[in-house]
Amino acid sequence: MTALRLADKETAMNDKLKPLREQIDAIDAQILDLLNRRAQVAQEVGHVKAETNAPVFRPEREAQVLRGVADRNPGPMGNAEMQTIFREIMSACRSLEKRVTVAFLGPAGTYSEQAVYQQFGTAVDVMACASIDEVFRATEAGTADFGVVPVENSTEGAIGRTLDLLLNTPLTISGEVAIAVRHSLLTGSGTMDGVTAICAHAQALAQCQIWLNNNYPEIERRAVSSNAEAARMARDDHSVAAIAGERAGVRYSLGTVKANIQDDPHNRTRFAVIGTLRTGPSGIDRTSMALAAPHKAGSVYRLLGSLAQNGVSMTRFESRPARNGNWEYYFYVDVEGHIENPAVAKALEELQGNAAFFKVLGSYPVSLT
Ligand SMILES: O=C(O)C(=O)C[C@]1(C(=O)O)C=C[C@@H](O)C=C1
Repeated sequence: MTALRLADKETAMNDKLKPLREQIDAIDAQILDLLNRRAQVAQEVGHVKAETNAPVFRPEREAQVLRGVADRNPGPMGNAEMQTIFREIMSACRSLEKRVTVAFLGPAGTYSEQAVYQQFGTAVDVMACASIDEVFRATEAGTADFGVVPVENSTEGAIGRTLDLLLNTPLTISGEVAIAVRHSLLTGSGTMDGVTAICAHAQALAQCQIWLNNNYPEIERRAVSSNAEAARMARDDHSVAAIAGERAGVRYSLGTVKANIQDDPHNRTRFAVIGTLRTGPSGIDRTSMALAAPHKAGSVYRLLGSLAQNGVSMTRFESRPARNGNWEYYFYVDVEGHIENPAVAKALEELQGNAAFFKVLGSYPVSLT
């Protein structure tokens, strides 16, 4: 009797589902058709660009498309989900024009890899490099079209090696991408049974310090070369737990003991996309520069005065020792606006006149996230 009633209920449900699924099938057919029409137009764009050898990847255009999607989105689908879908659509269309190769700080499964996909979508060829230096080298040599390198973390501060290398590279910053850093405690079994060491990159251990002190104060913490390496170790050795992103957990088939264990819930890392491409204005842009002040009283004040006088807002100011033993510093400054914006151009020209060293690192669209 009960079984019968259940079967009746299922039939009734299927009767209701059938027309709805037919609607979905019809919409999918339209989406399929529209996507291929879009792809054909992108192919035409590719041919036009090929005539003049113009760059295929246009971060300013992609940023405008994605911002437009969020602006026009009536819902119920959320803006972030809609942007993820459109990023993939553009990635697939772009790969019909030309597939780009992107170098990043490996191994696979790191936040750097996540940043690559967040910026370029998944229709790209990725090249995992062993160090930040190697990402620069591969991009400078043209082995990769672009490189993605970490610039700063919201809790741990600047990534010094990236700042040092930006100073001398012929490459520019063509784009930026910010990602939320969410650390999970991962093991082969999904439990802490038999675990004698918690492994992660030193920065991740630092970012989860309070949580670890509160929950596993007695377990040894061991710094390793990357979180992805820790995840690989946890897969091969069940006495090891790893702190890494969920992406690494999936890659190495690990179970989650606890997700989101970072002490700062707003922990974010900003990455720079480096390449030879000078990105055009997108409407909401940032310009990064490196400079040194002459050894004179008030020189930093004068330098920054050029920004204020031209109404240009500074969003970041970072100093780094020049490493010549003279207590001299390089300053890394980010301002709102593109270098083609007249106020920004004027401010930078004045600034350059007052600086002992000056280099524009790049103008690029502000990260969507
Ligand atoms: O508008 C272009 O230049 C295109 O190549 C098209 C397109 C897109 O699919 O919308 C693809 C790649 C570019 O990075 C930007 C946008």
